[in-house]
Amino acid sequence: MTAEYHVPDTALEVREIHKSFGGVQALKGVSFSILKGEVVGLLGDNGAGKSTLVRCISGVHPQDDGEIVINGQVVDIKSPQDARDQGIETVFQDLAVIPNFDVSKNLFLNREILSSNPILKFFGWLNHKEMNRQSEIALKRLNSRIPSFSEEIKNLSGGQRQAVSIARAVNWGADIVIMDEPTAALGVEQAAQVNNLIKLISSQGISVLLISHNIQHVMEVCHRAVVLRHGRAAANVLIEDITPDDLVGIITGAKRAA
Ligand SMILES: Nc1ncnc2c1ncn2[C@@H]1O[C@H](COP(=O)(O)OP(=O)(O)OP(=O)(O)O)[C@@H](O)[C@H]1O
Repeated sequence: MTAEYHVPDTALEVREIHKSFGGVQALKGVSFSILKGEVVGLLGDNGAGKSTLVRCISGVHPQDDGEIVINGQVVDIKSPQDARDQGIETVFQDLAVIPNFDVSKNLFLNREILSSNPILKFFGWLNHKEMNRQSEIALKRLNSRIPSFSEEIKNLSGGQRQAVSIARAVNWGADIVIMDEPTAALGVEQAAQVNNLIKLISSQGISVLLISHNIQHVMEVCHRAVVLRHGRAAANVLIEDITPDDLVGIITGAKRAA
């Protein structure tokens, strides 16, 4: 793991998060924190509670009990908009992109810039020029290999679509980006590009919580790993202090964290 990232402060802390669905206790008191600019891998076997935890933090399924703390303040996240207002953007597996829209329109999805002409604005006309200008800046910031902001999403590769979703999150001023298996459906080269993008946004001070089943990717991009098992945090370890085999052992329950 490259250790050059600057990680001075806590960006997000979750304290004793509990969440049940009927009789199923998906989270039984999970606590951990993420430093600014830190990439934390959220690992665990199927059903361990990863998606539920991410949904709590991103406001999709507010927790039953426990606290979410941003920059030292306890915050009330009851909806995805609340999470966004706190600087948390989530890139879900479906990416929530519209294939027939170009990159620019997807970057501004639900946050379109309206025309500055009051009459055109009244009729909902968009200010494409400004949206394109800002899209170009957003893509440049991420050294994006996307050919053009006017390219339709359906013509992009899986890795490029992932990059658009990440750019959208970053473009909206996210301090914390949550990613759900961003490389799961990608080939080797595209996955490497997404991993480089994760390292880049981390180096820009953005924190990343990364759900992944890919131990190699976790070892490559994460500073730390939090392993969930049966709704509890079974380990919270620095990547430099653990081997891939031990990490897998903790995920499967064959090993205990030191
Ligand atoms: N909406 C829901 N209704 C009922 N039970 C749920 C719901 N969402 C999750 N669960 C249950 O909560 C537990 C944790 O599920 P969760 O999806 O968070 O695990 P996960 O670690 O993300 O698994 P995977 O890696 O398979 O996606 C499981 O027992 C699951 O069946």
